Amino acid sequence: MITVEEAELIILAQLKDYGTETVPFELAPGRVLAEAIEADRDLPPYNRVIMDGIAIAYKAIEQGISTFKIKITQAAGEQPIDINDANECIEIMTGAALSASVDTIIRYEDLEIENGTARLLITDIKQGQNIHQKGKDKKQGDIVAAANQYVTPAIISLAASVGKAHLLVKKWPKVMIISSGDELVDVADSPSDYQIRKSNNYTIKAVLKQHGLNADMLHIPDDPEITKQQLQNCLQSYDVILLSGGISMGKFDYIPQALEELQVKKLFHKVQQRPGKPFWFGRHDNGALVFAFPGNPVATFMCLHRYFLLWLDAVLGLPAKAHVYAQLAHDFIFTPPLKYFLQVKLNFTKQGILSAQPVEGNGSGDFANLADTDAFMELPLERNEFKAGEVFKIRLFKSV
Ligand SMILES: Nc1nc2c(c(=O)[nH]1)N[C@H]1C(S)=C(S)[C@@H](COP(=O)(O)OP(=O)(O)OC[C@H]3O[C@@H](n4cnc5c(N)ncnc54)[C@H](O)[C@@H]3O)O[C@H]1N2
Ligand code: MOO
Ligand SMILES: [Mg+2]
Repeated sequence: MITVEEAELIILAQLKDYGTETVPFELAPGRVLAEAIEADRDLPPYNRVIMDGIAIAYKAIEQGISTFKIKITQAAGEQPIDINDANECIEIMTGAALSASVDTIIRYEDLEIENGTARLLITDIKQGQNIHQKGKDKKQGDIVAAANQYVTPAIISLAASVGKAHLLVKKWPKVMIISSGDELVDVADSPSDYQIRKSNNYTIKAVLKQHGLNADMLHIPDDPEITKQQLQNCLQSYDVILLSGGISMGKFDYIPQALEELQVKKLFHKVQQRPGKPFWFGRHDNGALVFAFPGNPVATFMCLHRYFLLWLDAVLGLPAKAHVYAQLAHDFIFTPPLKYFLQVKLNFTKQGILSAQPVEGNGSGDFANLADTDAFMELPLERNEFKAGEVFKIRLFKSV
């Protein structure tokens, strides 16, 4: 059986470019940028006034002038107006472009204005004060947002500012989510005493949606022929198939055999981990990938986050996420020779330490406790005892 790290390497060796598309920039939040955004002109594009007040030439201060005749009032959006004499000033508003004849702004709070004359109430004045210099933030042609990152609201504001009405973004792979099992009924149906409602497939869909990806869903009954037929159809039309259930040792776990009969090469089956030991991963001759997650809800949930989202980030060209570490709040013992993904609830202590409280559950079928869980803590395979205060890597799936 392979280790978690070996499984990760095998999955990350299966990267493919799914192409790019151009979208109106307003529809781009949550997509991944496939191009760098450049400044079409300097930022700011002119010497921008940052306080309402008056604009003067600083040489007037050097000459000892302290009252100024207001030549005109200039609003933001108006063409800059020159003064002709150091005794003059322009009454000017935040956001206005400064003319070359003035270089210093005095705020209204530091002035007394009467009969068209502004008198200074302060003496400490610095040349260039209250001006956001042209090109101070970025020069024309500078990159304001690099490729290979999610389009955030901040990036939307930059795109708008530099006139990028359309953005080139990465295409998502086409993903089909498949549930299987005759014990599963639809959400709107009333299950018999021996049935349950489907949930894993909705969880997967919701997680993908959080990452901007809209996936399709399909349910397959426990029938070998139908299983094979449906899988064959999906392998032709989708880049990735995410299955949950039907891959362990049960008599009706038809998925692995059906996949192999359909020329989906098994790249691994079973990983030294809990939950999720029966995880199956393979690739069809045509390049379609199959992540077949173990049906127990916590196993599906963990494998989706730990493996599929890692693969998705890599496919989209996103930089690897920095590792996050937390301190175990209680002693914990786990003896099987498997890497344990411990469900934990996180909180910051008064000392600013991220503390991880194990969430006591009833195994990987207990999805009720997932709602109380913030992250999985990865406990090293080679150890059995984990002490309170020790620090281990965690994978967040909720923000804290
Ligand atoms: N003899 C052995 N039996 C099992 C082993 C083993 O090593 N030897 N491994 C166990 C582990 S660990 C897991 S995890 C499960 C994986 O089973 P399958 O992937 O075959 O999944 P199913 O048998 O179809 O279902 C398992 C469990 O999950 C529920 N399930 C499935 N799909 C959904 C869904 N879409 N929504 C909600 N719940 C779902 C299903 O009803 C079962 O209760 O195998 C163990 N057995
Ligand atoms: O993978 Mo199973 O989830 O250990 O129950
Ligand atoms: Mg099974």
